[in-house]
Amino acid sequence: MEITAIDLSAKRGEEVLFQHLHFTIHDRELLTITGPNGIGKSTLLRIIAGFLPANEGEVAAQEGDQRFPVALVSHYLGSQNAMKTHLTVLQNLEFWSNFDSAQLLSPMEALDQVELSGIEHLPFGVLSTGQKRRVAIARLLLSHQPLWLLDEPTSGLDKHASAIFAKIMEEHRNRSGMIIAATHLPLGIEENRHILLDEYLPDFEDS
Ligand SMILES: Nc1ncnc2c1ncn2[C@@H]1O[C@H](COP(=O)(O)OP(=O)(O)OP(=O)(O)O)[C@@H](O)[C@H]1O
Repeated sequence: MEITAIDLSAKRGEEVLFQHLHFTIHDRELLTITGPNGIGKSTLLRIIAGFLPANEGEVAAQEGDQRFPVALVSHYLGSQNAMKTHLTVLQNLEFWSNFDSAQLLSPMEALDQVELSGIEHLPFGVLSTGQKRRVAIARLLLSHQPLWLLDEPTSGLDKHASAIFAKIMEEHRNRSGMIIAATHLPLGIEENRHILLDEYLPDFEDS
């Protein structure tokens, strides 16, 4: 499988954030996106995920001759953790596990992977910032999707948790997985491609 973006451009309101962005990634590859605050990294991830329309251009997944929306083959980990605060950790993960029929790990197995076994009966809302992020990462392991779209995935993680997550990302790549991550911090695994979003600012006459 590959993910291809052709001549992508994004607008927020009347402002063009970036334009003429092209990339392709293949199985087992990590693409990182960097750039200063507000340049459009989260916007780009949301366009790739299909949550926002591109201003111009297109992005799609491709397998052989078939092209299809990225949403069908991806997990999206946004800046928010996508968990209900009043439900327990286990109830939240069970919800997500039922949401997608293709099973990879059970909620308890996924929690074990992020070294959080034992807190499954706590309401999500009482967890520390780093624990919340680890539960959100556990969600990625409930079902296999070829592409992980990650927005600042290590935000709030300490050194040990970041190392656990690096191992989880490597295992995903070993299952032929792909990763596109917006990040200010090194992810601790080798990247294959890198987009510096500053290089795609609009030309003055186009803005
Ligand atoms: N819903 C929205 N409506 C209008 N403008 C928005 C909206 N969401 C974001 N923006 C603007 O779009 C621009 C890009 O935001 P985005 O969140 O994509 O940046 P970013 O590169 O991810 O920033 P950061 O590094 O701070 O997370 C910013 O100027 C932001 O204020």
